Amino acid sequence: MVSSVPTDSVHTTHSGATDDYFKALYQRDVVLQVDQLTQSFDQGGSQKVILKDVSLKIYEREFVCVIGPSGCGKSTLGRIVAGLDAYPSGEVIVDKEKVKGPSASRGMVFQGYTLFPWKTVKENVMFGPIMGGRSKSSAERSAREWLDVVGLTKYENHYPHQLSGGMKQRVAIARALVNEPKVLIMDEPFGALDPYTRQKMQKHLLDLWRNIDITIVFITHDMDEAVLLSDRIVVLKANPGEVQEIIEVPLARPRSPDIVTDSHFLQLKARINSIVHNPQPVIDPALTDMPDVPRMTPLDKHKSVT
Ligand SMILES: Nc1ncnc2c1ncn2[C@@H]1O[C@H](COP(=O)(O)OP(=O)(O)OP(=O)(O)O)[C@@H](O)[C@H]1O
Repeated sequence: MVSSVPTDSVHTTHSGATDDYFKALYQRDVVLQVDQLTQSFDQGGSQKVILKDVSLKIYEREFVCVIGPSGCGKSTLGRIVAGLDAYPSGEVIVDKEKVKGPSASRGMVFQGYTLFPWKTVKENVMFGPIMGGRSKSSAERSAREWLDVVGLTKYENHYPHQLSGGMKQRVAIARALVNEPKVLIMDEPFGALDPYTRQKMQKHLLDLWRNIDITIVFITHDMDEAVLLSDRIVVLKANPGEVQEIIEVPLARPRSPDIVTDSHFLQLKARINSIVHNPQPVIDPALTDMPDVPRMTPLDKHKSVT
């Protein structure tokens, strides 16, 4: 069944099981609106269109994942919404204000650990509030509160290099949330973590999201992660990056990581997989001309090469 959601040019599918959940979701205020967004970059002397006419609406307290083939422009979209990159045409509005640069209303967590290595965990989290003009004691109070929420109180005086990958990402999340953003943009935040830590972090993030008034835009390559976390999944196609489909995830919440073996979960994942991997040109220039690798070391006479 196709929903009557105001999705502009996008196609939304629906399951009857969670009609009420989605009806209520679409009654909420739109917190992030992207209209006809186009972005191009200079590549080899000519302008290459990376995102073309991307339009979408994301509602308050929604959890949206963005997936699509490598190079389709997921990070480009995230950076624009975060206000890190300018965009030549279209409009991006967050909390009723046009995005013109970074703002405390938009937090960002990246895959690479972007903590300041010379600051302690607590000082990293205090950074935003202090930059926002808060006093040291007030920033410290908030930092401690958020470190408690992400379970890192005991590590407040540690430096980033003393933490595991999962802990660093918890600090990065606390550092973003301490500014009380309306929207949290997460670009492959768990991509570098081992599967066990990643699963723990996914559960922790869902717990945080359930208990905080925040909208999350989460960029990932991982289908399991997208289906586990999302209310809706925005599938981008490549060359140029356009919204291919927006898919509702009609799975009851709260969800635990065990849901990945549920038959509804598997059906949905298979469907999304087929949409994402629908044959389409590969645009990542690094993937187009993979060279034939010449033999680089002398052949061992005991080894056969096929
Ligand atoms: N500042 C820039 N200048 C030139 N080209 C850029 C710039 N930023 C991104 N690109 C190009 O835009 C395209 C999309 O990049 P982007 O990182 O947004 O894709 P992605 O979907 O996030 O990829 P991946 O899934 O591999 O992380 C790529 O071809 C990339 O090389």
